[in-house]
Amino acid sequence: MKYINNPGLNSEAQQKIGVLITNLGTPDAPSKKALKPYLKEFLSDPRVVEVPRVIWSLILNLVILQIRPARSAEAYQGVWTERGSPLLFHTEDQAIALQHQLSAQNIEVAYAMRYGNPNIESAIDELIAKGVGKLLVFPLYPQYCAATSASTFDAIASCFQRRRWFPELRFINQYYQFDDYISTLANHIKSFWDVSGKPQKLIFSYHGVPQKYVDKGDPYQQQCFATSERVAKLLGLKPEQYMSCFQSRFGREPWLQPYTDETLKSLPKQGVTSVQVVCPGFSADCLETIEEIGMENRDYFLEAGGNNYQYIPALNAQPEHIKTLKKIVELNIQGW
Ligand SMILES: C=CC1=C(C)c2cc3[nH]c(cc4nc(cc5[nH]c(cc1n2)c(C)c5CCC(=O)O)C(CCC(=O)O)=C4C)c(C)c3C=C
Ligand SMILES: [Fe+2]
Ligand SMILES: [Fe+2]
Repeated sequence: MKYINNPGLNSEAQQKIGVLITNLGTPDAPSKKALKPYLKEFLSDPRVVEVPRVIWSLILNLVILQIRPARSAEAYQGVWTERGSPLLFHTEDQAIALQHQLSAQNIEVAYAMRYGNPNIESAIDELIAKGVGKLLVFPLYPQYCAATSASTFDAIASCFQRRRWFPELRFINQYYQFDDYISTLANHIKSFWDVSGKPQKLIFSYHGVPQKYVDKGDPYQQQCFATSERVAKLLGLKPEQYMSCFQSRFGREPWLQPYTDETLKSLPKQGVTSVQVVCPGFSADCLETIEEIGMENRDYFLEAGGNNYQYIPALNAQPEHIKTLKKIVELNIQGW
């Protein structure tokens, strides 16, 4: 085995603390050509699809990657901006704002995507070249899920597996339990109500995962429910005034339920015609919130007889969110 030396490494000088914020990833462009390698990298991750590799490789290459890139490219075209993918520019804005908050403590902040660009390896090189010897990895997933959090851990581990030297490491598994995250969400929803009024029902929608992952011990669903409960309590909502559901189903097996789309299609028949949807599991707006919740599910609800549907945006780079992220960083670098 030949181990790589870190570019720019001077082990005596590696005194700084670095914070690497990460999110899932996004294609480089909203085109079929860019979607194919992005989806291939994402869906080849065994943390994401737990199907025996030989079988999955056949399904992925012969079926999914023949159909999905064109369909997904069309969806991405509907959310693409002058600054590119929303997930990417919101993450960049979060990193800039967090850097601003942490500069006085001589902390370096960088950002990376688990899949696609900017990748984890290059962000780590950048931090090491700036003198970072203590690295806090902060995936912006409030709820732990093996498909996201553990997958990010795998990418970090694989990066250092090939290197002679690596910095001291800490990793934030989840932060749904952090009081300020809950109060920031509740304040954000209250501010939305100040402008738009209260809905008949507040829908907490989280990205789904296959039910079997939770059955095998993934704490994700329990952490999603705990998030909704605490936010609803701060908002003074009664049980009939809110519910939690799961979106973005992929494939044919059962995913966590209730499904967001089916719920929104059925609510008007039950007399619920005014809803607001909030997605606490998404720290930044992205395809899954802007297009799936903001557009596709709105249509389902209105077509089913609903008459008032609003999507409450993610926390993105809002000042209160950045302050919360800063506090989480400070808590996790204690003793460094
Ligand atoms: C927030 C947590 C997320 C979990 C948990 C998660 C699990 C998960 N996702 C897929 C498949 C796809 N997800 C896609 C997009 C996507 N997913 C998340 C977050 C979680 N995914 C985000 C933030 C995004 C948006 C990325 C963006 O560029 O805006 C996609 C790609 C889009 C599409 O083709 O529909 C797929 C595919 C699985 C299979 C899974 C759990 C096992
Ligand atoms: Fe996803
Ligand atoms: Fe989706």
